[in-house]
Amino acid sequence: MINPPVGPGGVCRLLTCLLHKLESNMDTSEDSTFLQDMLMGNTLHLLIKVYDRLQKYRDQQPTPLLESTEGLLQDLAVELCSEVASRETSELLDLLSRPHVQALLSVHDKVAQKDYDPQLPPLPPLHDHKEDEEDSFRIICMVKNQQPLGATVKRDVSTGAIVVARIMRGGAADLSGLIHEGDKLEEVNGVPMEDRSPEEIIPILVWLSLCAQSEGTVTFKVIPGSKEELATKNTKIFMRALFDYDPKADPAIPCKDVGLEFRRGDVLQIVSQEDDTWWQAKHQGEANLRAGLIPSRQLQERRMALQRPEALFKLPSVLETFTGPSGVGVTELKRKLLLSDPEHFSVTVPYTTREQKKQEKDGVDYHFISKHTFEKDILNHKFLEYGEHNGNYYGLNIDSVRRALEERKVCLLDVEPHVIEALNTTEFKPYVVFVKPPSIERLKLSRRKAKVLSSPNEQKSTKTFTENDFEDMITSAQAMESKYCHLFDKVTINDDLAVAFTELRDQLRKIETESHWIPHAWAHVLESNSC
Ligand SMILES: Nc1ncnc2c1ncn2[C@@H]1O[C@H](COP(=O)(O)OP(=O)(O)OP(=O)(O)O)[C@@H](O)[C@H]1O
Repeated sequence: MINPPVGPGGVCRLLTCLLHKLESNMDTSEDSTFLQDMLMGNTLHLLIKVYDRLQKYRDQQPTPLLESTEGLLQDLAVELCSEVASRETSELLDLLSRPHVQALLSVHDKVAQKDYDPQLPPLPPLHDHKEDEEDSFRIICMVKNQQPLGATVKRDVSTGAIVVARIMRGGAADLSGLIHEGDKLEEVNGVPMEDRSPEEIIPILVWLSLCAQSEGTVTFKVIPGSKEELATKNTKIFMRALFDYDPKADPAIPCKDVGLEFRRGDVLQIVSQEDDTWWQAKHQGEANLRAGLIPSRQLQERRMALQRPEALFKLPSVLETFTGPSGVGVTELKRKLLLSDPEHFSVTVPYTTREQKKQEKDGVDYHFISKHTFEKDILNHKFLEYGEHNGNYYGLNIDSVRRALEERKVCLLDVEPHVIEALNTTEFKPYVVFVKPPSIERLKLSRRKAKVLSSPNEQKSTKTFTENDFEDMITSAQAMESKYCHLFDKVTINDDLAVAFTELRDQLRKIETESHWIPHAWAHVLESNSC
């Protein structure tokens, strides 16, 4: 038996004491972790703090000067509006209308009126139903708490009834445990749902989700559905978004208010894949328990497939001659990184069949190999990239990537996007940075003095960038991004060189020191390597 500690902070101490006493009776460490998480959670402790504070004032019995601030606010607003408009009055009016101030005043009123418990309306009369039918329906009264209800409804085509189509995980309806998918909605706040025409369903849907955002209660009369209730699984599937999604701009989503907005690169926890078309997800690490609707993988793939002809139509020549935004500054950024820490970074040594010059060292400037060996390696798919210049081959051999990695340094590789696919394996686990040009105006400014090769065949002659070069660079970057963006871990805009370099260096440091998201398949290899 635990005697409840009294005085300020009593509940907190009671919880710690409880946890301590229960620990000895716990069978598994899982139980212990669960209790620990629950009792030591931030939300619970904040609530307890509020409770303690309220207890303190209850003991002191202070009398509120005002029980309701509503009237005071209205009088003040009228008075301020009648004043000659000044910066201060409009600022004060703006402050008073802000949601946080409104919420604070609402809490003041609740405390002043000691209005802590929700007032539930009386249950509706049951006169429409016969005795033996009484068990077949359920009256559910929910107190609204500024949260959307977290449910979508649809019209059953065969019966015409309005049924609950989907319950959002962690939403008000889900947490109540009282409303389930498949339940037939007979009435909402006394308004019968029966015999509604399809045109009337949409406003009901909107009303259902909106009404739960105001305060008060909402009463549902439901006939439990025959569909078996699926156990709410707290699945731990994480996915990184490869596209931006705005539910408000999606005409197909069943209810825009329950959609989850996300940006490319966000990590989402998928909490339900039960529906083929609409999954439920949350942003990773988000404290909010409520999930939102996102298009399922199948739906998104179907959408992408439908979009593809349009993309091909827009960029036909670019897709054929895909070479990358030449001149964007990849070599320059790579050079700066290497110089910043040569002990930490390394680059690969290219292979060639040309003659070795006097001052050159084999394995340092190039790997000099015979034409026969080079061609044999081409056939053995050893070259990630290769080309011919003045009758000699030059190329990036996969063995030179392996050698660079054996040095236990971070290998900086500059490749065409299609090569990333070949490198995207558990062996190499690349971190892919896409260097993107800024706007044409910024290019004109920042590259005023920059020099590029006049043509790939004239190694020595250089020229300044032309407007056409900038346009090609931007078009090419757009084509690369639309085709390969799913392979990029980071997109760096190379506007100011020093800024781009610092951003990149900091990001590379971060991925080496902090944990970050990697494809599922790589995780297995890392786990088995660390066993
Ligand atoms: N942010 C920048 N501001 C000004 N000049 C830049 C910037 N980034 C790169 N440059 C200059 O632009 C020129 C081209 O850069 P760089 O050779 O690095 O491009 P690249 O992407 O490697 O091109 P390629 O793939 O054709 O070799 C160089 O003269 C470089 O110094």
